[in-house]
Amino acid sequence: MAVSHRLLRPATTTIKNTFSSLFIRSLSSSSSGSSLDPKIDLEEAAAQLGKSSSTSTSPYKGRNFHWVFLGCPGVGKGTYASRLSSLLGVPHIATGDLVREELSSSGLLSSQLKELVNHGKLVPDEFIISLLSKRLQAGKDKGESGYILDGFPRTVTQAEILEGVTNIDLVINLKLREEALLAKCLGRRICSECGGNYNVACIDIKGDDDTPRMYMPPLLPPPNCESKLISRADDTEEVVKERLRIYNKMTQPVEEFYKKRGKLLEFELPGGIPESWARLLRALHLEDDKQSAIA
Ligand SMILES: Nc1ncnc2c1ncn2[C@@H]1O[C@H](COP(=O)(O)OP(=O)(O)O)[C@@H](O)[C@H]1O
Repeated sequence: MAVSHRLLRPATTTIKNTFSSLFIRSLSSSSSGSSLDPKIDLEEAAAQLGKSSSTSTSPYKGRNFHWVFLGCPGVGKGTYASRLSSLLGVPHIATGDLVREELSSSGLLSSQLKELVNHGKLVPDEFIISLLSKRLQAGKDKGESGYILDGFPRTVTQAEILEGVTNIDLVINLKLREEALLAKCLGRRICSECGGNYNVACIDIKGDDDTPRMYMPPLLPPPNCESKLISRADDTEEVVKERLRIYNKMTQPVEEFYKKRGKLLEFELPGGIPESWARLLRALHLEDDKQSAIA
């Protein structure tokens, strides 16, 4: 697979400085003219981001959440991160979505990025960091405070850089039995019109003496989306297996990184969304009076 050497800059480059300078630049070059001085200390820049200027009506308003979702491809990071985002009134930032937005542009690098993504490879750290810095800056301009990161960090380098500019309060590591992960990725569908996420897989894994049955019904679309469903190009069996291999090699060490810091909450998904959502809320000591509506 020929991918431009420019994209695969050796990880030995001081990516920390790249992120720091990008981070400051993205904070000081906003179209609305950030009040931040470009020479501002990074910690202060990160603190500015974290200031609770949330205008949400969330019952958790004012509590700053800097959370991360970890988990294998197809485990449901986006499903639960978006629900928590609605409940807590903080933005859900999915780096996979940022990458796909970049792929849909006709940017110089989009064809090379597509090669990487469609083969299940990770995008180079500095590129993903540039995308995330821009998104954080846009959020700051809109008065967002706090965030739930989904899909970042995905390497120890990314985790170290993130730790250098802000404090992550909690890392939720979603886990699901391997045999269910592949079926969920292959069953994933997106409505090409409204962007809604669905899953046509019906997962029913028999239990045995020490593991309960795993039943996850399909998450079917409404009638007006049924004829518009598409799959992601990287959700083929071959690419999903490569993504799982890369996750185990590159992202499992990130779990260790946060476990050592006492910030990792391991959460084994027990089944479908209603059951898992209720149990996740209990694990997070959160209440959700709209529980049935959101789930
Ligand atoms: N933090 C990241 N670092 C590098 N590449 C990333 C990152 N986040 C997303 N990507 C790229 O975008 C693709 C899709 O990401 P995502 O939608 O999160 O997929 P998954 O279902 O595998 O978690 C990844 O396979 C990878 O190529």
